[in-house]
Amino acid sequence: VAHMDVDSTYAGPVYQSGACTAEFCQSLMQHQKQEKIIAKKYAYQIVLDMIEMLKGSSTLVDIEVPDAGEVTVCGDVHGQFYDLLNIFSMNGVPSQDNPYLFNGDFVDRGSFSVEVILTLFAWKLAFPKHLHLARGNHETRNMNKLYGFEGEVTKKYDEELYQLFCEAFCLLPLCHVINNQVFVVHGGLFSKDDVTLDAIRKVNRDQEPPDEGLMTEMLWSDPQPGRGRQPSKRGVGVAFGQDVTENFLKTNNLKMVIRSHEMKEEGYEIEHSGRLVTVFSAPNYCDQMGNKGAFIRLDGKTMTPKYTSFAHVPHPNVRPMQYANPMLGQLFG
Ligand SMILES: O=C(O)c1nn[nH]c1-c1ccccc1
Ligand SMILES: [Mn+2]
Ligand SMILES: [Mn+2]
Repeated sequence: VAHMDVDSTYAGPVYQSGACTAEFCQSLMQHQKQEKIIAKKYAYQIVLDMIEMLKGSSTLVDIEVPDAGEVTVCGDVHGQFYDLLNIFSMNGVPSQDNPYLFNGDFVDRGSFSVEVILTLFAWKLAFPKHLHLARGNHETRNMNKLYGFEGEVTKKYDEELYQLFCEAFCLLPLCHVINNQVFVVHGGLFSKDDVTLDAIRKVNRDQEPPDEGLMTEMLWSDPQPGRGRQPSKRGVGVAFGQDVTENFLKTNNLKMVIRSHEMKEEGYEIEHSGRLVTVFSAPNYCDQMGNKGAFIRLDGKTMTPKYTSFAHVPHPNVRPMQYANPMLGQLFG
């Protein structure tokens, strides 16, 4: 990266490796909002710095929210950069006093995935302990090839930067526990009973998700009404009932599961008699579903969830899946 030059006419934000600030993040968001991209050198540096930071992370990350504090949990963003800016305008930008957890599926589908992921990485570099990121099933090579992120990075920057994003995605945590009470994961729970947090901590996350096992189930599973388990309609992961949620919570002395991975009309849905909540933060998904997005604020003292649903905002005229591989688009329609 040292050998990369920045064009003399470049007037955009200047990233200082190892010294990322809220001011840089604000200027990055404003620059990208105008459909401009930051210099390739800085995009590389942000992702390389993210890789170094995530090497020190873990498969399960414990988050502590002080009694007087709150944390905001967001679900799928899917490249909807202008809706992400709207979340920050409604709920404030990340800071030590305003921590966030984004629960996977940052990219793919929406055609501003590069802007979303560089913004989230920059905020995490600015506030490592107050901006938390979990891996979704769309932070994977297979999905990025099909659903647009690989094409978008390659077009806006280059293939080598995409490979660096893949490295960073493999280092993202797979789940979080907030104040030892709330388990947050992108997909959901397991095909086995009595899975402990320690067993989860031991999972090797630095890989593409295998065909089965705890890692794949955390990224792909879905809750189902009623009890028991069924094979997932997605062909990966498992559909799990309220008894499975209750077994997991009891085994680990937890209060609640928050997960994402499924679109909801109001942006969130309370399931399994309140022991599990789905939160989805991509309103009017794919520019056509008409759904609302939502985020959840949890207070540090009681971990009581407060839900905010929100509508989509206008975005530049670039349709979803603009950068998906056209041949594959015909395959999947
Ligand atoms: O792209 C999505 O809507 C999505 N979000 N999480 N999982 C998916 C998905 C999974 C398999 C096939 C298509 C989409
Ligand atoms: Mn998703
Ligand atoms: Mn998903």
